[in-house]
Amino acid sequence: MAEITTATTAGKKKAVEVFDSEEALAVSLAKYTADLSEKFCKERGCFTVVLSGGSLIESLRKLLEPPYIESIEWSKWHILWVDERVVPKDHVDSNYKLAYDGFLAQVPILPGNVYAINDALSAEGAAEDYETCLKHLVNMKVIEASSVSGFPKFDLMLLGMGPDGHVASLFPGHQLCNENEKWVTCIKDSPKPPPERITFTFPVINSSAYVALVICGAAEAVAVQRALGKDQNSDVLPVQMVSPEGELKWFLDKDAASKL
Ligand SMILES: O=C(O)[C@H](O)[C@@H](O)[C@H](O)[C@H](O)COP(=O)(O)O
Repeated sequence: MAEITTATTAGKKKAVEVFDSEEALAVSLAKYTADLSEKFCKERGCFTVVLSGGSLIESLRKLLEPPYIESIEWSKWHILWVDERVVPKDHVDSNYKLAYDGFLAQVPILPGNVYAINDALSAEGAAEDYETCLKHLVNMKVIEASSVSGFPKFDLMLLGMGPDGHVASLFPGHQLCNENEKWVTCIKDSPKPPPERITFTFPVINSSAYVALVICGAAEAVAVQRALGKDQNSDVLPVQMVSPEGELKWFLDKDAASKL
């Protein structure tokens, strides 16, 4: 049985759900994603989904099975990445390759609706190019624009978190955590290899309609405790800066929640 707590702080909804196993988490994450797909496909005629790298992709596997594989309107999905490593698309470190091999190749999402970074460019060039791509999609109304912030408002952002509390490629103590103008930026000294990446900035992450933070494993337990427990540490972790305009839901397995 999953344990659920919900809270509304400053008009913002936050839910935390703890699952007995990663398997149970994956079942719930599939239903959550499928329900949002139905809602947004009905309301907007499309569904913008932002992926991370890491273990998240594996946790999406239940979407590849019945009933979702048949019921989801895959042709209305648009896939983007919250962060990407500046490597060729067929490189073992590529988040595109990870998502393609583990998920995208098995669903009928239109190839033209999958927005990978341009891997022929430098980190700066790729970040600028991806921001231009987002601007085009906002103009086409594929991505909504937030009436509150003016930043792009994605329907669903699926985030992982590293043991140090990083999300996307926004690492603890890094100046990029404070970027508040750019939509997409680059990092050349990522503490997690590979060093060169592009990443969405916090204003974009926090303009989202729905954000799921998907976290499994004991290695993440301390950062989860810092973010959700009674920790008084004054250094704010990147994961604590996730505070979307819409709803935030934490999906934790019991190992990740073991210090709560
Ligand atoms: O490209 C990346 O490195 C990711 O997008 C990153 O933000 C990831 O989501 C976390 O590091 C969690 O990774 P794990 O789920 O593998 O712990």
